[in-house]
Amino acid sequence: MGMIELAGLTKRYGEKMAVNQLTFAVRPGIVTGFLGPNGAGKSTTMRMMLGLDRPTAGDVRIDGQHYDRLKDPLKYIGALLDAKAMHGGRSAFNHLLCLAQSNGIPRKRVHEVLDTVGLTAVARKKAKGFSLGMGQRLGIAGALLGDPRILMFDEPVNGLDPEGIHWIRNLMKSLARQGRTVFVSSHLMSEMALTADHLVVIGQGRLLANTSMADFIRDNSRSYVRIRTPQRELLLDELHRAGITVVEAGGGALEVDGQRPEAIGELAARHRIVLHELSPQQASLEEAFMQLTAGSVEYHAHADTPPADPPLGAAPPPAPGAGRAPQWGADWKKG
Ligand SMILES: Nc1ncnc2c1ncn2[C@@H]1O[C@H](COP(=O)(O)OP(=O)(O)OP(=O)(O)O)[C@@H](O)[C@H]1O
Repeated sequence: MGMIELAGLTKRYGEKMAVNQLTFAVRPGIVTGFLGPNGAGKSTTMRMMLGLDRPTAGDVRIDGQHYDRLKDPLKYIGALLDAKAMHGGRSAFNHLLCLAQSNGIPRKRVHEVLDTVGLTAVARKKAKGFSLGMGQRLGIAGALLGDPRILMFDEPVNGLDPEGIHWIRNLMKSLARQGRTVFVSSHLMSEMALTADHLVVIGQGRLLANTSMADFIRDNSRSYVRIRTPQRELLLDELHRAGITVVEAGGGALEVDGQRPEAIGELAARHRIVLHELSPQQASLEEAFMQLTAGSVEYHAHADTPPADPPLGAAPPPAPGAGRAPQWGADWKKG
């Protein structure tokens, strides 16, 4: 129960392939993150999943059925797409009551969801006066109203303060723990890393990755040691003699995988080699995501920057070869 299956899902707007042959499944009991840069096609995919947009080709099935064939769709899927659409002249309570009444949901459920999202105290206030965070909570209350097996959230943390973000994260996790299917989109890897158990990545409408979060982290959180020394040749010789593989990392720095900084420092000391830097480093997941989607970002901040370059301030790109684990997603990069 609560399985979503996309098969060859495609949406074309004129010449633009907004969604291109997406095939993947979203399973119950976990949070599945739907990650992609702006314009990747996340919202379009979600709208098709909810039967709000008609696919050009392919289809989406929910427990084997098309959305428009579902009986009581609100009890099957709850979605938060565009929170701003919720704001209106009605009170939060009346907004939810209308939604409940037109879907055969009992009035007491309105009180329950208002309580869940923490809006009970302002339930009689007009929703158009709500802050972004309150509007988001009201949208989520609407999604929860039918007590659905499946929940879908499109960029739910956008524009929220840290407390609101924390609250939404915990809510999604607890919904998944209850056995529900939770599908949430974001353009931030860091956000997904904190929330999602499984990761589906798209770029320019195409599937770039479909992997567990644990595998993604394991494959991408490479740790290494960065070294700077004025006695570069000497150190390279000694590392080589000790059977330690070293990579030139640009800017005069050297990088070593699979060694503790202590070992390198002691080796240098034994040979009286001066070190100017000896620092443990951790490759960021954000970096891995940017590499994965580099070929598919629509608008680059600097058109003259080669797409595979990390932004200023990011760690330098890994040097080719040198016994390093292959960068995750390298195969997916588009030419
Ligand atoms: N109704 C439409 N008509 C024409 N093009 C559209 C339409 N809707 C979306 N697109 C285009 O399809 C592509 C995917 O858009 P979509 O909104 O699904 O991306 P997204 O991943 O949700 O991005 P964002 O995070 O910026 O919302 C974009 O290039 C967008 O301009």
